[in-house]
Amino acid sequence: MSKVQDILEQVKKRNPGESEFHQAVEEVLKSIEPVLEKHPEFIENGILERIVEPERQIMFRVPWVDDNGNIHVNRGFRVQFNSAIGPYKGGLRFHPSVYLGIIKFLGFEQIFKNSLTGLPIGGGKGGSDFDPKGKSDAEIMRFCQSFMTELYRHIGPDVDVPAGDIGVGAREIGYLFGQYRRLRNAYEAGVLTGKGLTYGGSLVRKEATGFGLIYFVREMLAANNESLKDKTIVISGSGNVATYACQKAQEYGAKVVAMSDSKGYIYDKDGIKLDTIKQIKEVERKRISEYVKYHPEAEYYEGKKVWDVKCDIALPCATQNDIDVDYAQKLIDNGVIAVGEGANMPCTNEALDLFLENNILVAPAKAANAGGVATSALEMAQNSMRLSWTFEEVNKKLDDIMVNIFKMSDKAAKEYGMEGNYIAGANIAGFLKVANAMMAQGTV
Ligand SMILES: NC(=O)C1=CN([C@@H]2O[C@H](COP(=O)(O)OP(=O)(O)OC[C@H]3O[C@@H](n4cnc5c(N)ncnc54)[C@H](OP(=O)(O)O)[C@@H]3O)[C@@H](O)[C@H]2O)C=CC1
Ligand SMILES: O=C(O)CCC(=O)C(=O)O
Repeated sequence: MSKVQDILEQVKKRNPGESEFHQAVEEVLKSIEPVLEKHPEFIENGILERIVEPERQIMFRVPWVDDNGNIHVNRGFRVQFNSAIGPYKGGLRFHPSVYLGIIKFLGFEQIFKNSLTGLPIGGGKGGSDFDPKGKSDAEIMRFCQSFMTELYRHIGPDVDVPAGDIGVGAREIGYLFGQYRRLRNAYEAGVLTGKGLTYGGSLVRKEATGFGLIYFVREMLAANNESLKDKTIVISGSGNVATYACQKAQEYGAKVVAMSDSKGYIYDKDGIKLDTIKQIKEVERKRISEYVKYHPEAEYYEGKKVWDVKCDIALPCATQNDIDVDYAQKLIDNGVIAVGEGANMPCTNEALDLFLENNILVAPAKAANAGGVATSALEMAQNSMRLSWTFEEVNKKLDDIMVNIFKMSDKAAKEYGMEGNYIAGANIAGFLKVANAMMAQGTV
């Protein structure tokens, strides 16, 4: 049995029932096999055994009271995966599907993503099985306060810096920050990112993941003599990442014809009117089906996935395992040329293999959605300096970071004989930096 196979078996045995975590580990380990052949010292120094085991996993009770006085108990998580190159960094997800395996897959991916940004941030992730949908602002606040009442003792600007993810946006970060500040009796702005602009937030953080995705896709297309101009795009999701990916893609002259939420998708053959999406999702917090009330010429498909729609470029920006092998085949049959992963692990490993076999360009999540966490690190830098950069300054830094991530992924793929396979390239480049740092720091 190869070393990688051996480690995968161990991971499955030690983390039973955590299929998303197994999937994420398998994807990374398989693509770094050529690196291990060239660098047996990584195996000799137990880098693989250590990198798949979180440094610390915290699980806690989150009791809260709803508006009718009923008591609820949710489960909170923070997985501090790897701090070899910087403090743990990664978002918080509030969604009923959250369990330890989801947080572990996200924390594991975050190690390599954060490494690719070139900034000094380690990997971590957290969240809760709390469902923010349908809750009042006061309920959200009480939940966030209870969550932070335990979490605060485990985090800090040089220890672990959470941010948003699914179900956690500016409102939740605000409540979490308020409670942290109160418990610590100190203004440690750099303890959370994605903050509001009046209390230490960075311009462009809101837009960063979506914008960064499009910058990466732009680079990938250019390297393959293509561009975004006049391309038809389909996006899954209509949250933070999806919205700003749509905005930037439209700015580059692409036509986005479909977007979705967990209930269904809308198709607007003339192109999605993004102001309407923002109004429905950011202001009213309603379902995407509302779109057709504003634009009766558009169509709504309940219970269906956007991947039924013909497109040149597919941008999965909702959640994990959104594109399985059947949807991948459908996209290929419909003439897709590129897939840009805005969400974390939105394609199954079989779907990714099928895309590569068919020469479809794939911008892998760890690289393509790294603009969010990179801008979080820029927010931390501004907090440390007690300065704020302009929108243009942050946006330029974000663009430069995404160009660099593309170059690193491209170069690593070429160096290891897998030209055009940016999935392997990103995994290899992300892994090498962390593995070398772990080697230099001894067995810890
Ligand atoms: N925010 C960020 O900066 C970053 C986010 N990501 C990743 O991007 C993805 C989207 O995150 P973000 O935009 O922040 O989250 P949001 O909560 O803002 O939006 C999530 C979107 O995805 C849909 N969605 C969520 N879960 C499901 C599900 N189980 N099935 C179908 N649709 C679903 C939601 O629909 P509905 O409202 O109906 O649930 C919503 O449209 C996630 O994978 C996240 O990990 C990656 C890097 C950074
Ligand atoms: O901004 C951050 O710290 C985290 C973003 C995130 O959760 C992610 O990259 O998946």
